[in-house]
Amino acid sequence: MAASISLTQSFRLRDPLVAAHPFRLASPFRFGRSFPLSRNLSSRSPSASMSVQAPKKSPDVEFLDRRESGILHFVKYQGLGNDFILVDNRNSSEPKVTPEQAVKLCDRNIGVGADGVIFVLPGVSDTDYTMRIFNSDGSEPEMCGNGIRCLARFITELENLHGMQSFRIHTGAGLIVPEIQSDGKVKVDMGQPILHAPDIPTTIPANKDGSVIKAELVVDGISWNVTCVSMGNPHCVTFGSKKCEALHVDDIKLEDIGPKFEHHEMFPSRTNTEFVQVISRSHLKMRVWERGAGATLACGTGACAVVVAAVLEGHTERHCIVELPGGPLEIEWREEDNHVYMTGPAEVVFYGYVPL
Ligand SMILES: N[C@H](CCC[C@H](N)C(=O)O)C(=O)O
Repeated sequence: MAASISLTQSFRLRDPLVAAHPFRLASPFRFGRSFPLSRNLSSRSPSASMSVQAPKKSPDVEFLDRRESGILHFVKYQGLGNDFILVDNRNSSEPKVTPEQAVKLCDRNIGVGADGVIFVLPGVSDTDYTMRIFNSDGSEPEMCGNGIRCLARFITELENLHGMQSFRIHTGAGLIVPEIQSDGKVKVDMGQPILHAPDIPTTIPANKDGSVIKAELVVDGISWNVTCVSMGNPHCVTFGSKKCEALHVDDIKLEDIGPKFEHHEMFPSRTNTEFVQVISRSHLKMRVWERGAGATLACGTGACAVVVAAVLEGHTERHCIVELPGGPLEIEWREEDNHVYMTGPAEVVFYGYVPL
């Protein structure tokens, strides 16, 4: 005879426990509560009796107040698929989230899911704001190109600003100035590239002027040609190996080769690595394995480093379109001021709150 249990108690759909912890699975069964059970049991084994107790009543605190303490409000943004959790941290110079919490928040199964967490903090000296970022592995990089475009758009929301705006942002890479364009894209003065090997940093043997341009780097037994550039954060750019001078980036197995570059002994602070294919003298195609984040759909500082490396190796002019899996970035390494300019989108994905 089939065992059947029917419960006579209807359940609240919105359980405060679930609302405060949206990642906790909603279960219709509130164990710990006693219910009259009408059951028509014939079981092939002694029937299991289900005893449920009433849930502990939470203290008489306003539901919203209970929710607010320990809850992080955020806005999810993305720039060409490089996605970030943005946090309004204007009221404190200490990030609201620890690196360990950032790892959980960035997890795409048990968290919000992102390549990093970005904070808008108060400015210092003559800057409007400060940007700090934790990668999805919890490490803190100096700078993030796609991230600062998202940060600029986030600031316009926070401050209810409209139309063209520019901000002076203090970052680990120094002063960075993003400018909201009339079409909504963001143009960023990314500052000057750093080519001096010890400042990248890399221990790859350098040229007389201290730069590392089309130098040999052996990774996993293969001899690669690499050019190293810092945009505040380290980048190792390769257009090919001794065996294959011209890469077809769609053939690169990033998960295999990426970590071997990232953790190579010649990069004391690890490195971001860009694999580049030259399409024309103004069009590059790129794949990236990011330090502390792995394969991403786009890397803004990486695209800047790639154009600098391409000019230094003689592949392109100074103004290029860099094609990434997430879409194109416009990059110019301007001769007049030696600054690199990056232009691209930044979009809101959703608004949310999450228990910390
Ligand atoms: N993972 C990078 C930081 C983020 C860079 C990238 N997302 C960008 O858009 O520049 C690093 O550790 O240097």
